[in-house]
Amino acid sequence: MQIDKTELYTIILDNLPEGVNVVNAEGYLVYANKTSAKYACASSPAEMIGKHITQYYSRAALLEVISTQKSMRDVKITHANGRTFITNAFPVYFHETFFGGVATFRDITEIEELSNRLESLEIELILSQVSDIFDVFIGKSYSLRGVIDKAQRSIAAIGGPRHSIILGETGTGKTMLAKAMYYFAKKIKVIKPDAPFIEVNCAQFINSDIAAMEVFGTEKGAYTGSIDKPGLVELADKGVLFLDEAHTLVQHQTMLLKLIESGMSRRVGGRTERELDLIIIAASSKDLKKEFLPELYQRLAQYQIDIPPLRDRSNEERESLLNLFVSQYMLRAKERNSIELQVSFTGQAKEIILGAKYERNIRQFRDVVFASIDAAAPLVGSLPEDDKEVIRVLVQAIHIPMTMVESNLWQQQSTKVDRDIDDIIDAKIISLHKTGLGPRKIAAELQKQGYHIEYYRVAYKLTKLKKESVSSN
Ligand SMILES: Nc1ncnc2c1ncn2[C@@H]1O[C@H](COP(=O)(O)OP(=O)(O)OP(=O)(O)O)[C@@H](O)[C@H]1O
Repeated sequence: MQIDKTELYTIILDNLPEGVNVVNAEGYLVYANKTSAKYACASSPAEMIGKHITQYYSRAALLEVISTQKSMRDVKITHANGRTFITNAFPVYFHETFFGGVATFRDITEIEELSNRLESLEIELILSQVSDIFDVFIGKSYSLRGVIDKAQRSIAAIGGPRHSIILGETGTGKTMLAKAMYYFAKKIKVIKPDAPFIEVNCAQFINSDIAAMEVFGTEKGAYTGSIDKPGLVELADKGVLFLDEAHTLVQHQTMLLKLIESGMSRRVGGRTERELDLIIIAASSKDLKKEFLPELYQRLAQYQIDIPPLRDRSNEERESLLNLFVSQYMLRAKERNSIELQVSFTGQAKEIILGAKYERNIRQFRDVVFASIDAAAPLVGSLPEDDKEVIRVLVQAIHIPMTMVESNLWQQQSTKVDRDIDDIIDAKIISLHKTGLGPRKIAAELQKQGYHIEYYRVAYKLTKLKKESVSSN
């Protein structure tokens, strides 16, 4: 049988559990497999070909790859649609000429969800063990002073506890704060010791009708096959309802408003109303003033608590966070493997970790600290079993996973010479373009001057430079 190799490769690539994308040097898709189309909610790979990668993957690693021509390994990226992928991306050379990039990626949104749940349980464990609940917050007396003051006031108000909004970027500590408010409410006896804390990630529901049924419950006969089912609001009665990613509630804000205004709730399809007494804490990474109905926002805004991102916190606070996560790591090593670790950092490693940008804030900072110690520490099986010695671990710059600290660090790492040459080429491209030359002619002209740069890289640079000049105007 004659085998058509192209067809065979297409079948193989389409059946991979990972998504695969290939782009040219300008970021336009020249190939996408079926998994990628499924992840991107495209009707088929064919629909995607010829379109710019950002149309489907807002923060594609390939953009970085075609700009730096460097590989990226195991980068965690969350796109605008909220899905998170682990991505590997590499530059592609065709007949020794830079062509573009290829990326393979796997959807880890559900795994992330699970690990967030675990993290949530860990926070609970810590909070349930301390006597002064807010002491566990690094920054309690500095960047979070106002935050903690407002959180306490909302719970301890003389007229009774208030509902509130917590706003902040991902990983800034919204869940931790909501849980602390719940433990605080128990401590000052605003709620009973066995009061519930019900956490709902409003973004997890496939559509808003399902969200409404889960949050407000259903009554038998509401629709074919419906049953009597209490909503999460009922389960949170006499306790705290934590609505995470509350901006995704969209269509059911009136039901929430009614509950907040009158303390009454009605199940979907129900006729009777139930009186509920609960504290609602709505959290979001979006500005709820723009997302919520004005009446709903007004009701909650009296206690709007804004948590600052990590980049707005001082170096001292970052250092305290670093110490906290190092002690957590050492404690785990002791509890799990009975290993006594002593972790320290070289000056350079510390400088890089403290100075990097963390889009996912404290969570990412913690992950980077843990991964760096992982890379510097010996593996469990490599130590003699009866070793009772303290193991000293020195974290150096080489142990820091550069792909986890986002692109800013690679840029810092690229040599000054590289950057100077890039600047010279950019300037030359602009001046040649001003004389009316297109990408091919510019590339030929640069070749004559001793700078080898492919025409599609010139085209990409021109688009990038144009974009930069538009955004700076
Ligand atoms: N001030 C702080 N001090 C110590 N640890 C903190 C602080 N703020 C956050 N953390 C830790 O950072 C991690 C992320 O916090 P948390 O889950 O509360 O963030 P979040 O804003 O709810 O994130 P998301 O929006 O993604 O749900 C947790 O492990 C938490 O314990």
